[in-house]
Amino acid sequence: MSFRSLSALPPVFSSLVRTTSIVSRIPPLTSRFLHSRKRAPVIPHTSIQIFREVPEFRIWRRKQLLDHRTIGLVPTMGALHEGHLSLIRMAAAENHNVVVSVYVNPTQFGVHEDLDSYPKTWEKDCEMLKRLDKEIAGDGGNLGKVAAVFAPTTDVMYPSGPPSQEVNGKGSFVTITPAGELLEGASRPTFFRGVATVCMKLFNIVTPEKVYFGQKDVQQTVVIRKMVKDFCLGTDVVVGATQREADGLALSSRNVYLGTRRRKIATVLSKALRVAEAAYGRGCRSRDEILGPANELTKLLLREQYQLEPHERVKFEVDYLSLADLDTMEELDEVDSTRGAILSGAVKMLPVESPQPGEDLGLSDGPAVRLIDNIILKSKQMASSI
Ligand SMILES: Nc1ncnc2c1ncn2[C@@H]1O[C@H](COP(=O)(O)OP(=O)(O)OP(=O)(O)O)[C@@H](O)[C@H]1O
Ligand SMILES: CC(C)(CO)[C@@H](O)C(=O)[O-]
Ligand code: BAL
Repeated sequence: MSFRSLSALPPVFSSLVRTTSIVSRIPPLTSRFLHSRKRAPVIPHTSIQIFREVPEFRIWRRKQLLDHRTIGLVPTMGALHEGHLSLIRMAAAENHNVVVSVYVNPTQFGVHEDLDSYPKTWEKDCEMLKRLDKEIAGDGGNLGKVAAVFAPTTDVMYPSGPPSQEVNGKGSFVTITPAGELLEGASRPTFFRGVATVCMKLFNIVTPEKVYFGQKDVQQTVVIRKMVKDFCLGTDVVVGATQREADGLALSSRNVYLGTRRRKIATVLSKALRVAEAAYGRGCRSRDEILGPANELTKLLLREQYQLEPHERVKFEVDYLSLADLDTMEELDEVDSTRGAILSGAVKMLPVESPQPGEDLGLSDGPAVRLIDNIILKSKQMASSI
């Protein structure tokens, strides 16, 4: 694709293309890349192209624009599971081309967090994308397909050099406050700075019409919506429902750290959120009435664990249970039922005591695992529109 083909378009059409806001967001291509004809590698036996560099991706992106093909971006850190696939399905239903980014972003990991051990399952991810693309093609209801994976290196994403993970680190960062300082941001002070920064980069590179995020990371969706609004980014943020295991545990790439013993108790958070939701359903509106039963349940479940022998039990710490505003994530004393609210929580599952010979401790010998989850308390209008 070259500028020649753009100028070869009929005048009305080409001026239409030129005035589209996305065109102005795609930087001009240099002649080196205009003349490059090399096609990106693909996931074997698929047409899903793999891009690792920005210029090659932009050539492909420009062609999609000129062909009037819309792009839906699903940002991920890989280690794909059904939660990711559900977002990709949504994106394929609403866009011609889905781009899945796979990048474990260092700046959202605190210095003592699990950047080095974060699960990396590239081959399996490619296999899952291949199967999903077949499924999408076989389902007549879809507009699009999985067209590309953008899997850059850190040199590509942070061209000025390795980024700082320190709280006071210098660098080109996007910060969204106060939303990014509360709850998850209070426990992980560099987390939302890293997320907003990498998402700003991904949005600038991919220039998607729509971006897809999971409800499981609800505060992330609040931060990203705010970033899109406040930086006047021309993309729509779509949020997909949380996918769960049969017992209610929210799917998460980090669940592989749990191992068998902790996995059984890991439902503590989803159970606590459900009892709080039930209180709201019974007409409770105050913070104490809604969060009280959830706090009681976590205490009861922990007491049960302490009655077991060290080699059987699981210890956990509740970081927070929150009742917060839908747009700002600020804590509420009372839910306005014409608005609804976000119930959310975080629980740290501690490494098991007295591991037994041959016990499945989980990936990397089962470090502490932070679980997060949430439920939206629906407003009367939301409830009646379902
Ligand atoms: N259970 C889920 N249901 C729906 N979306 C999900 C689920 N889990 C993750 N996502 C979404 O997938 C996207 C990519 O998330 P990510 O790659 O970090 O996976 P993750 O499972 O959240 O990993 P982690 O365990 O590191 O939090 C995010 O928008 C996230 O909200
Ligand atoms: C959005 C994201 C891919 C940014 O690295 C990450 O925070 C995630 O996977 O939720
Ligand atoms: N899904 C959120 C990514 C993280 O916890 O780093």
